[in-house]
Amino acid sequence: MDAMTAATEGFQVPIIDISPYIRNGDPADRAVVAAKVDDAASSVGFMQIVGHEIPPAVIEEFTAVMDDFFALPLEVKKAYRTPPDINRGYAPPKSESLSLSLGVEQAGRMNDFFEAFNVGVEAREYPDLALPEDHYAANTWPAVDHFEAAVSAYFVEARRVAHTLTRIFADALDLPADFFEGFTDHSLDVLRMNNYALPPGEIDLDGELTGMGEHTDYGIVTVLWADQVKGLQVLDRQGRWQDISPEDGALLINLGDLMARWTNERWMSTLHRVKPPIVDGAIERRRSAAYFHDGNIDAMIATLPSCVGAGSRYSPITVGEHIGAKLAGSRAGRPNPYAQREAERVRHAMRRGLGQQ
Ligand SMILES: O=C(O)CCC(=O)C(=O)O
Ligand SMILES: [Fe+2]
Repeated sequence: MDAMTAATEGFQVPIIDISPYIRNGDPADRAVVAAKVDDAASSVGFMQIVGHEIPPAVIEEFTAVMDDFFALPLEVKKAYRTPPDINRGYAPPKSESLSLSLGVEQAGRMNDFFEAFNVGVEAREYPDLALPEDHYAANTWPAVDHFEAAVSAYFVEARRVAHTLTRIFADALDLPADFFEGFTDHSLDVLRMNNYALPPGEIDLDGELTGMGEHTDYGIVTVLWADQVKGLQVLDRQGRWQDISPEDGALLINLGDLMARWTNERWMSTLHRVKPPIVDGAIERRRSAAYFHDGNIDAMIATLPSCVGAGSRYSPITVGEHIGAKLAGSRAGRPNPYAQREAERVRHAMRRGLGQQ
């Protein structure tokens, strides 16, 4: 067996049909889904779901307007930038460094070449709650035909899928069916559209420049639409980077740090990164859109009593504190001092010489 085969053998991202939950199906069928999710969450931390019932036309229109936006000249896109502490609007290539969200020191500068456009839940959606305007900032919409309508339509669908997933999680963890609702009824959700491309002549990759640096996602769960161009890699339990891409019609799902905290790492917030392939000296363009379901800003996340076991690995933290420290790393270049456990996992993989390209 050659090294490549050995590295990928046995690794797979399970495909789970969640339609018994979407259609409020038979309890026995739902129990099968919950068991599969528990299994995937405990082993890989990534899964792919089908049966989510997002209409294909919604996805087609969404990805078409994403393409229209990213095709604009850089200077035009830059008009939609926001300050680093406002997670909205356009982020140009090399303006962020995801590994700083983990506080990993060697990433001392902004070296991720993805460009992104972020939209999220706005304070005005909950007029009775006086939510902070910085976290729940107003969206900025580019002057691209149909952009706001198509992105909003997808946002609504991804949000529905994220809430469905937390119902599955509650069953999988033997919690009351509505357990997560109290933590997510004004959830701080953000949709990040990612484009991995550099203009011709700008692919002098100096070893540090990467598509998107290694990171764990910050919140509860991420619903990730991605095209099938290679590039996304996840760190497996043996510390090896594994290539993944979604099957036709499937969405990738991965757990964020808050779920690892709640479950005391029974479920993993799996490290992942993006290394787009270079074909004939040019980067093959790749697109993705991550819907981050992060929980209510004021929710306190403490280890679930059923998961404490020999002791909790994490102190309680509010969603606002946790997400704030992560964004200060990725968007403002201030290494996050609170992600010791995740950062240690990256260093461990690198020490073993397994940061294979
Ligand atoms: O581009 C991808 O497939 C992954 C994106 C991602 O990990 C993120 O936006 O957090
Ligand atoms: Fe991610």
